[in-house]
Amino acid sequence: MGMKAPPSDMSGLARVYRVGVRRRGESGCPVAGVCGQDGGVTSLPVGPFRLAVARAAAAALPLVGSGDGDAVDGAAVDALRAALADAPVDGRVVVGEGEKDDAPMLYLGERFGTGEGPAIDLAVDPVDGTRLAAVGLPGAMAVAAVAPRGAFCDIGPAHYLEKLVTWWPDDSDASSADAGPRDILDRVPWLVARIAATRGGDPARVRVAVQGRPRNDVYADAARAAGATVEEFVHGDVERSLRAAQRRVADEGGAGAIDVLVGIGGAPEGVLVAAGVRALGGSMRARLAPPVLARTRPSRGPRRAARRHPDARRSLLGSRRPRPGRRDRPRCRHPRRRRARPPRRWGARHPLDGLGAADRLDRPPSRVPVALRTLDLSLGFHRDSGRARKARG
Ligand SMILES: O=P(O)(O)OC[C@H]1O[C@](O)(COP(=O)(O)O)[C@@H](O)[C@@H]1O
Repeated sequence: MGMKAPPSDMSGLARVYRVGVRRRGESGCPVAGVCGQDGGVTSLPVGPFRLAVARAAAAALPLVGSGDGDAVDGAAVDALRAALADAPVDGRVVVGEGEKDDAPMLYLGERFGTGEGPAIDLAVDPVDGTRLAAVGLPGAMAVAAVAPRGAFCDIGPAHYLEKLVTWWPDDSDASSADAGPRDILDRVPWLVARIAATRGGDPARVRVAVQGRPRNDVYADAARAAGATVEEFVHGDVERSLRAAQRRVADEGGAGAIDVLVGIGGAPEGVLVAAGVRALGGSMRARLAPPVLARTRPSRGPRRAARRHPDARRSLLGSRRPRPGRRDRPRCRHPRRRRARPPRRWGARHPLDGLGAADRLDRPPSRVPVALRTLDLSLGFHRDSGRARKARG
């Protein structure tokens, strides 16, 4: 496979390293996660993880633009695994990303390190935005977060998460009269109005990023109806979420600024983002989404835009895995039969509404104890409620 020169903008990959070392936020926790379960700060050896993530990014770099996503992922995973082998910890991988994508990965439960030293858990995505990197587009990053054993939220079998990330503080647990709606979808116009008020009342100056998937159309519509500028993207919600979490970036305005990221995206990525939000500041709400929402192709907007990009034609746009048996099914060429197939719509106000109980990992958003889950994730700690565990089975 022919190799292309890496694009000049490698800021996505480089940023990985900075995320791993940054110290900010009220309790001064680095992303590498040294918060104890009680919220106190314990000391973990952060250096080896910083190095491992930097090595993963460096190993993937020569393959950027190669068109081979598996090679990008594979190189990053190998480098990460080799670098972690000597870490002076008793390490365990608790959040990976490969299962969702059938990609080269560090597997869940994989142990690493010398076995001596503190017991720690690792959440990792060797490359988020593999296909972006494969076709030489910016926005991909290697990212990892570590925390003491048992501290991360247990996402169980979930692949998808409904999430909202913003630099706007979330006061919903305070007794503030203006805490805003708890529901993620309802919160979009509320946030747009609040942020717009700080910018001369012009909602068009509020930028909302939504991953372009049919399941996310409802969030994009809500943001547009509120007057916000919507940026639809194809891949890489970690990088965009971390941008949305940082007020400084939002205040800079310009093309890179994002105020809010909202929609249903990867659950492992969501845990990593939660750790990032914890360290960088900002706020996050999230709720597990049912697997029935998985594997939808990019919605028409970004797909059309991406088609215009010569490198993006195939690798970026196809669904990650063909649905079982799909290719074997004979294609219907009869025009009337084709027309008769109704367009796939969720039909309800919210993509999680109207699903059968068996598909659901959660209750409809209006009745769900959102704050509980939100708190679990935004702290990056495992504080699963009995109700949540029951809902997951
Ligand atoms: O493409 P899907 O199945 O809708 O999943 C969304 C997830 O995929 C990504 O776009 C890319 O993930 P990977 O490149 O790590 O496979 C994530 O940023 C996002 O959370």
